Amino acid sequence: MADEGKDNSVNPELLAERKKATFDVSELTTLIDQSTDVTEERKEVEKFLYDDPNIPHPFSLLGVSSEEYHKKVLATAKYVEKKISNVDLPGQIPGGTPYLYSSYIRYIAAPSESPILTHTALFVPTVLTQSTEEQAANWIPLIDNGKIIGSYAQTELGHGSDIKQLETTATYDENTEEFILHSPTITSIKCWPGALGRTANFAVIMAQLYTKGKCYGLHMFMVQLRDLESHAHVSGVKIGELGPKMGFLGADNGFLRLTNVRIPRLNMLMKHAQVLKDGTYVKPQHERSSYGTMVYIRMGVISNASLELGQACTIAIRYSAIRRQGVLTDGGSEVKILDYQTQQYKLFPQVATAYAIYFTFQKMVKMYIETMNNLIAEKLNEMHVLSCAMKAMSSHLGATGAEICRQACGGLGYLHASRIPMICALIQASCTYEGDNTIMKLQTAKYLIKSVKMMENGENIGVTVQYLKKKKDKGPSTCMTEFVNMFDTTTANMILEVDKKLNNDLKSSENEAIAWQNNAVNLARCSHLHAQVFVIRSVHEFLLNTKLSVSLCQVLEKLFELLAIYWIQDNAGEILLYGKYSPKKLQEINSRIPDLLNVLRPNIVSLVDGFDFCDASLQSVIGSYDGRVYERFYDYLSNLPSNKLEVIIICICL
Ligand SMILES: Cc1cc2nc3c(=O)[nH]c(=O)nc-3n(C[C@H](O)[C@H](O)[C@H](O)COP(=O)(O)OP(=O)(O)OC[C@H]3O[C@@H](n4cnc5c(N)ncnc54)[C@H](O)[C@@H]3O)c2cc1C
Repeated sequence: MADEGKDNSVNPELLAERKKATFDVSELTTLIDQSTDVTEERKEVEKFLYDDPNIPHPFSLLGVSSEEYHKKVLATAKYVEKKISNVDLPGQIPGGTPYLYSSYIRYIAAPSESPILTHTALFVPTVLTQSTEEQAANWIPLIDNGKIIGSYAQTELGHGSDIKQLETTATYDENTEEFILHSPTITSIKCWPGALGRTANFAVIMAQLYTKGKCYGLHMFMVQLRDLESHAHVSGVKIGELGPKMGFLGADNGFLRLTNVRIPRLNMLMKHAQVLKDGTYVKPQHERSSYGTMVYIRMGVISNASLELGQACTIAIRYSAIRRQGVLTDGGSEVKILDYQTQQYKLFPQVATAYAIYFTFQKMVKMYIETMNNLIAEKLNEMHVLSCAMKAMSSHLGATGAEICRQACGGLGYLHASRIPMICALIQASCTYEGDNTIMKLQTAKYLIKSVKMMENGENIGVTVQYLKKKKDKGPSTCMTEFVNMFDTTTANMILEVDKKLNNDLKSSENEAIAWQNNAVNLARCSHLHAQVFVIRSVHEFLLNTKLSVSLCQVLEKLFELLAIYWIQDNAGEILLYGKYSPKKLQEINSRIPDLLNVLRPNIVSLVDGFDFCDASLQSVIGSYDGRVYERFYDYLSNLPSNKLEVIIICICL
């Protein structure tokens, strides 16, 4: 059962916590799902998937060999795909693949560890958005019926962040009307693509296109790697897996070396750029035609970071509501660790971060749909930059937040059985993949500096950088407007200062890149603040514009006030230096923390319940809905395969 023991045998400590809540949890869940219908549909999908004994319990995978792990998670992933494709579930795209942004994707059986994650999240969207209709008609049926399982191969051993330097070549041969794909050096070996190690039989490969002796830069090619029936390597393909890594145990990341592999001309993804039969290159109409796909994929990272952080918070808060440690008075009863102010200040801001980023993500989805419907170059560029800044900030805060949750659970948080180490490993990886966070921030900074120039020239600037016009704080009216102003003015002034320094350096440096280098730390910091401004503004607007009951609105207001203060503390240096706020002002703001923690304390268990993660999705012995931490932990120990052996063989040999 998904929520075993949900209605009975709940630990009385948690029952009491839930009774203290001042708002209706289901209203909060509806905000995430966006309608009660979706909540119902999601629950249907959960029941459909998790009440199935053919889906193995994750603990049965602990400690198995990498081959066995891959075999089991692949079998499960295929089973789930097949099961989904046989019924008409809501929120699907063709082929039974759950739509990336459907509100219940987070509940689908351990997707981030599936060898076909890259297929679903990268390969399929790329094929769908970068192919011509004719190409899609060829490939999509094979993808739909599970014949083609794909990887997305961009990164090489020698280059990841600086993709312009990728070395893999795709050279057009007019005589045979084929491209020849080749990895000319060891550093050109594709390295990291998911599903490549053992699973994929096709990959979208990013390679430098050569035709008529001229290089036209990076383009995408659909390349078969393994036989569709026997799974044998295609001639010229050397392929394998990367070995043990921190997380993504089942994701099957691999390497690939291509030696003069020939593919038909029409295997170049030609929706935008094309190579004609005679080798003539036709450039894309829009230079940034693949931005839409990149934005879409990065938004997936943002939503995952917030929901995975939400999972870590759910586990840590429930555990902290049960766990007792230490006494405050001689002979007094042991204290719930959730009642320690330090524990609250570790965890409550993480709950706030998870909700704030998720609600901001929902706003971004609307902006994205609008942008894609009206394809205006500047808007697409702004959306692209926003997705870079938000991706970097969300994955960074998700990773640091999950680590805080891990430490908040003491020793048990370090065990895989708590699930938090795996959550940490998953979010940490997202700081690197889909664009290393530093690179994302530096890209964002370029846009910020360009916006300053545009503003100075009297040109219109994007909606996400309007705060640049606000060098002075106009004064508070409510707590949240005060914080929005504080972030606006601090960020605007910091960007203007960095721009000034950059301009001076540009005049004195031998080249532009060196001037940017001299300011890179501050430029990256501006990007982080730019994303935080967007989130603080978004949650403020969310509270103003969403129809909420008074009771929920009051709790969310306090939650986001706490978040703003937490971020103000984090940016105190910039706020004093660039925002020109006084230390006294910061002191006054900090003094509000204890009151906020007290107001949130009775609601915090219900706040994490609001995410509505079912036990089967949390996969945690210490974080389940019923709060039976110690009983479940003892069961887990008793059922560990190694503990079932009466005598450990190795001990007899010693
Ligand atoms: C779990 C996981 C899954 C992945 N899946 C895929 C996949 O499916 N397909 C795929 O193609 N790739 C995949 N990747 C690869 C990933 O996209 C790259 O690792 C990433 O782009 C970083 O490139 P790199 O590893 O070469 O690091 P590098 O680019 O070498 O970066 C190393 C360090 O140098 C810094 N640095 C680099 N350049 C600069 C600069 N100009 N200025 C300042 N600092 C700089 C970076 O910030 C970083 O700290 C995956 C990676 C991981 C971890």
